[in-house]
Amino acid sequence: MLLQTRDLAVHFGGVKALDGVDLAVDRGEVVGLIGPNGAGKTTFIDAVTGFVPHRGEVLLDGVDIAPQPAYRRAGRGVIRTFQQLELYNDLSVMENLLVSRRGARSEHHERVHRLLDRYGLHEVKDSFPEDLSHGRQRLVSLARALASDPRLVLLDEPAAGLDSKESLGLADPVRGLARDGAGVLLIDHDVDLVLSVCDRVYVLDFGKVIFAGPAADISGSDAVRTAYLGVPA
Ligand SMILES: Nc1ncnc2c1ncn2[C@@H]1O[C@H](COP(=O)(O)OP(=O)(O)OP(=O)(O)O)[C@@H](O)[C@H]1O
Repeated sequence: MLLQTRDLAVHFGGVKALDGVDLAVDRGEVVGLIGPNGAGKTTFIDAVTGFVPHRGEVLLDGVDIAPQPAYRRAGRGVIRTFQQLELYNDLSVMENLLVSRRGARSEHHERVHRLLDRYGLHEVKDSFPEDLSHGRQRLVSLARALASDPRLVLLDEPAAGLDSKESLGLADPVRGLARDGAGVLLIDHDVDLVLSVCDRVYVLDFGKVIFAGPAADISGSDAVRTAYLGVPA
């Protein structure tokens, strides 16, 4: 298994943002993580990437990386995106992709050009992010995450701010990450996107996993319905 967390826990004072989370993502797989506001989804990404102190194990290919700081985890190919677009606005689209190198320079250049082609960004490679539509900026952000040749990609609301058509346009690029051999964890409030892209889904509520299984089974879960609607089915 590429990623496996065991009993992962994060407390902020008295708030149990994560409370004993066991979650797994294999390579070539897109796994969804959904849940109501404040359920702990972003905190999960923060913990796996080393952005927040936590308890429990974070196994990457069986090795516990929990003792390692964020930069070492990134160096092992654990890459995240942020809810806010963290693009470098003074760099062109191509430069944004070139700066996230992991590995040999020539391979990286080839990879960046492949990504520009694949995501229809070649024609804007010399533009600055601010001059692009929000949808295109999201693609640049995804492509930049890919450019570093990640083993595990953690996507935090890549469809935020997109309309439903643009949002479903992310489905292919996200699946492309998995086809390239990475493991992908996708957080998004667009449940249609998550269910259409993901092989398996976890649902968090108050820091605990309340559902884990195939996306198709989610609509039958009373626990999920109660978490989202606040009332028993
Ligand atoms: N730095 C922090 N300090 C204190 N409490 C925090 C901090 N970050 C998150 N929390 C709390 O931890 C819980 C989980 O928050 P988190 O942002 O992980 O939820 P989320 O599922 O990503 O929510 P959303 O869907 O709204 O982005 C919430 O109760 C939140 O208020």
